[in-house]
Amino acid sequence: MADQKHLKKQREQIDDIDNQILDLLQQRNRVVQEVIQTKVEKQLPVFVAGREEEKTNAFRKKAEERGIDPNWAEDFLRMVMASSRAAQSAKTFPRSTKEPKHVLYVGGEGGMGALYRKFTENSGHIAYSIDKGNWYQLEEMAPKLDMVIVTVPIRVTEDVIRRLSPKLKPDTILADFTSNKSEPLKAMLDAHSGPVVGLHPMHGPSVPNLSKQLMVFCSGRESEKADWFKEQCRLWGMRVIDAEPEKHDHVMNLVQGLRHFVALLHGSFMKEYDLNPEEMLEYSSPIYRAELMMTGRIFAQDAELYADIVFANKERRELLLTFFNHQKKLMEMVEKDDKSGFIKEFESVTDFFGSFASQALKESGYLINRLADRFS
Ligand SMILES: O=C(O)C(=O)C[C@]1(C(=O)O)C=C[C@@H](O)C=C1
Repeated sequence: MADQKHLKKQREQIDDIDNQILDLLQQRNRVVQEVIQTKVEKQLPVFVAGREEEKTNAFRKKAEERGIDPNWAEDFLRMVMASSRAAQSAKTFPRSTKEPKHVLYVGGEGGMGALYRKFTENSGHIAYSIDKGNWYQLEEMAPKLDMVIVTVPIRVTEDVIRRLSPKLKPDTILADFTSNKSEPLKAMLDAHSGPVVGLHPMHGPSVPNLSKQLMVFCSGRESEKADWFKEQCRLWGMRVIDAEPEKHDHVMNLVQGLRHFVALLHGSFMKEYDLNPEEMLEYSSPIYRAELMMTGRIFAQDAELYADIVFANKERRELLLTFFNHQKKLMEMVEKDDKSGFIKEFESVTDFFGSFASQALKESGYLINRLADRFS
């Protein structure tokens, strides 16, 4: 009984300390609100990588001095800073230009269009939206437009570009958000005589905000005219990388085409095997759970969207066929019970991956531990 009483007291002390942590976080949030005001006034970005790294290193050191695990302390601080960036992304944003820009999102009611329209407006620019239902308003909007961003499904992107472009002023910047770049860029250059850039926001429409997200930027023609948009992306907290369209597409064929198809293969085979995911979860180790979630998340989304991505172009389909041919070679090992062949292939991939393999082990370990802690 005395022990119980003792524990009760200790727990009260812990509750008290936890409440103090919350009070301090609340105090921090108030300062963050002031920071965003300063950033809007001074046109400074939401995400400042250098400052976050400096803070993290110092925090790790201070944690260690206090006998607190520095890895845990880093996680904690990073979560606090992510929440700070989310708070700074909730309403007003700094704007990259003195005067507001007029930006039209074609497909502005879709997921990505609606998301970027919101951020554009929250930065004090003027955003317009055109979809199937109000195409007729384009002519009225066109004389005002500084930039037009086409964000429609891949399979209609080029048609929309051709239909839209004759209505634009020659100095309007024409851009697209499609996940492959060479073909839309070519269509835009053919259809529009003014500035052209190809963009690829490397995230889906459900992200809570844009900080730390990646925007790929491919120059088409007079792309320096879109520098203000690049800067605006940075102010939203994004990382912007310049890319060659062909190189981008070559990588994307593997990242998007193959990766999504393999997810379909995994899901479809589970169905064939008639083992439902809930049953599997019961027996899943954290790593298998993580893999299952990566497959499962695809099927929470739109089949048409994925079909568009996987079958985006001939190169992607050819890559998939090459992949299946490659699989046949590996299948032979299975048929012939060729264990040494498996080991040989495995080791050659290990050599190919080099030091990346140990980085992958470290990063995936982190992910799996977090997932296990939170959901198992
Ligand atoms: O120092 C800033 O610029 C902030 O906005 C604050 C803060 C933080 O919460 O500590 C948040 C976002 C930045 O990436 C860096 C640090």
